[in-house]
Amino acid sequence: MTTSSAPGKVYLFGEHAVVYGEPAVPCAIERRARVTVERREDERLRVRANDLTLDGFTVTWGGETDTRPDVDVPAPLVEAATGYIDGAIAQALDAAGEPAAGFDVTVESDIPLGAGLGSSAAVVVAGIDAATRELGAELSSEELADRAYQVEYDVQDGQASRADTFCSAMGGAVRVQGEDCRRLGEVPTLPFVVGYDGNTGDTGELVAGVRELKHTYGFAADAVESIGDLVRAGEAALRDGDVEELGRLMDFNHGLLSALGVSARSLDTMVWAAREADALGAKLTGAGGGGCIVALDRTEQTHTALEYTPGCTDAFRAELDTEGVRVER
Ligand SMILES: Nc1ncnc2c1ncn2[C@@H]1O[C@H](COP(=O)(O)OP(=O)(O)OP(=O)(O)O)[C@@H](O)[C@H]1O
Ligand SMILES: C[C@@](O)(CCO)CC(=O)[O-]
Ligand SMILES: [Mg+2]
Repeated sequence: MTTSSAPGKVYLFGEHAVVYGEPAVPCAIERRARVTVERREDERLRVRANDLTLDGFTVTWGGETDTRPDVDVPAPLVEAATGYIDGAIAQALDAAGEPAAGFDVTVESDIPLGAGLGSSAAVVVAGIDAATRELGAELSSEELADRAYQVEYDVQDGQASRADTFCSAMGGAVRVQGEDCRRLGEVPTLPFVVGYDGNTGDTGELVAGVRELKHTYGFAADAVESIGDLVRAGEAALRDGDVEELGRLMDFNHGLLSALGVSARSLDTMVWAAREADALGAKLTGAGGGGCIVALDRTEQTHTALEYTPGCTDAFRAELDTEGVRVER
């Protein structure tokens, strides 16, 4: 039996535009998905999934006798969850050079699901690591990130960046542009506060929506490029340790994401609550459509304001996690 864990993330800036080759800066946060993998006698997969926002469910599928999942929860939820786990196991089998093997998989996660904090990347990265180790092999963090990206790419219908998976595998603050993925060395202390509306957004659908807008309107394509420009300005601010400037750029980034149609009333409400509480800046994080915002605030004011904001179901401080994927036992 092997357990590995990997962190979720917030985007300081650059989500969505990163899918089209612009740079992005995601930062790993101290909220993890833990995946436990145990080899089975047969070739089936049995998954027990538990999440903050889910009561949990168990599903068994695959093998020679029966390929249909056997479950008691709504089909879309199962398809979503099985896609990531299936992909992670397939990558591990390939990495270990094993043609087939069955596993019992348990997922425990403190990352709200589908909320912009990279739960999918964390589950995939931890899943590949645990399953590969269970098969007696071991991958570098870079190889893990690469294989996890392949899984996100498939599940998101060929529209994914390497940002979430690289960040989850490596930890810390990272910069991703196309295939160029690197960890940022020294970054100033980033006082992240997260607000969560209890909702989810479908990453694949939201990415497809931006792609459509970009094809239809030149100015939507310009907005995507502008996000790239502000990320480059943000990199300079990071080097200078200018946290106030980072905040202003986050505000700008939210405006552009909103123009690209990926915000939501609940996200805008939390962003404005943070701004009115004198946060240095605030924006949605991840795919959007519902889920989380991230603000920068050295004081307790944003946290308190979010706790009293209608529609915000959870507010918490998020510390940068400098550690990426790790084996737990
Ligand atoms: N605890 C979990 N157990 C099983 N599957 C999970 C768990 N957490 C996440 N997942 C998988 O990840 C999917 C959510 O991924 P999605 O990319 O839509 O959102 P996210 O990664 O949380 O946010 P974003 O990509 O915007 O940062 C779920 O539908 C499920 O398939
Ligand atoms: C929206 C997106 O940019 C981030 C989702 O967390 C999609 C991706 O990078 O694959
Ligand atoms: Mg995701």
